[in-house]
Amino acid sequence: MKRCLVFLEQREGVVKQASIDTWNRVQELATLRPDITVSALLAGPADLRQLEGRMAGTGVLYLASDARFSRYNPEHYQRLITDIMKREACSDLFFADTVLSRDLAPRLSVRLKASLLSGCSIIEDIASEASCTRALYSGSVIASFAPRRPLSIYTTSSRPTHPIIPSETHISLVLLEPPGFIEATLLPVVCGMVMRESGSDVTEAGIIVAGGRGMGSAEDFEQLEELARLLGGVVGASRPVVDEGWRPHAEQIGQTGKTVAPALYVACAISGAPQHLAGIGSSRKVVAINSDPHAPIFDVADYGIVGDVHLVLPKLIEGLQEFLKKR
Ligand SMILES: Cc1cc2nc3c(=O)[nH]c(=O)nc-3n(C[C@H](O)[C@H](O)[C@H](O)COP(=O)(O)OP(=O)(O)OC[C@H]3O[C@@H](n4cnc5c(N)ncnc54)[C@H](O)[C@@H]3O)c2cc1C
Repeated sequence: MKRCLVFLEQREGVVKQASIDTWNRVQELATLRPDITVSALLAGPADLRQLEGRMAGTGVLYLASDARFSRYNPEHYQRLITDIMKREACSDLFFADTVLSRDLAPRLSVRLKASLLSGCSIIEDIASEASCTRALYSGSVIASFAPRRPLSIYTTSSRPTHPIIPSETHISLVLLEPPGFIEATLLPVVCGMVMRESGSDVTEAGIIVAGGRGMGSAEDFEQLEELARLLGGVVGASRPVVDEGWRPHAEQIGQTGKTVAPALYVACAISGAPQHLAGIGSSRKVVAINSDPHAPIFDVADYGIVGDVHLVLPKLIEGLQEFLKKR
């Protein structure tokens, strides 16, 4: 029997979509292997109604609702997760690939003496060799990894491939007592957080409309904002756009920006340099608009429009507005 634990990350009580995607992906894999059970752990107070209809499958949700877990504290989170891993004899621990998990997962791998498979774009299987894949060298190499130790920790942007059927969901809730170790710790704790105005959260978005240097100016991004609004998505950017100061760094996608995994990625006037592609490899569908028919972005696009963004975007927006009016 293989027991998996998925860590559900929350901020201000809102559970990250990337964590829910991770749970749903692990559930999908578990349907292929009856010897796998899946549990989830949510640390901090959160309204569980937000999870209804979004989490698939069968399992146990452990809720550590103590308000002191509402903010990330590496020591507290490590001890909480370690306790549950031991109590439930879990062999595999899953995180969404986020800023928090990039800090927490390596710490846990040392504490638990576990294999760490970080930044997995796809999890193929959790009970075989070559269990996950990851893009290396800005996406020029796709490497397969397999854990070597009895305990494994994955950070992943892997998403489920099938829609959720809420009627097939059976998740029982276990409320955890406030742990004693919080009082006992002498380590520093986070007393407050200052949130900066930093643009949209591209890592959480299901639809991203991204613009590159070919957009021409900061003002030209208004069209992308409108397209993103109509599609229910957010705006992203390539690095030169951020370097020019047209968009905030939080929106930068790629090797030195964010790694995204939307259902739809619309790349407008982006050439498709390897450093940009490194961040969009997990997108389900890529649409590219570029005036250069030989732009490398077309090599990874599912749909391509060869043309000037300043002519194509207004037509796209107009068509979408008409379509939405008729619905
Ligand atoms: C270490 C390192 C890390 C990096 N990290 C990142 C990163 O995280 N993210 C990132 O994006 N880049 C990154 N880069 C930069 C990367 O190499 C590219 O320079 C960058 O991605 C190019 O951005 P772009 O496609 O917007 O611009 P360009 O390469 O200038 O491409 C502009 C595109 O727009 C098209 N175009 C121009 N005008 C129009 C128009 N009117 N209509 C339609 N199409 C038009 C052109 O045909 C062209 O394809 C990194 C580079 C290095 C060395």
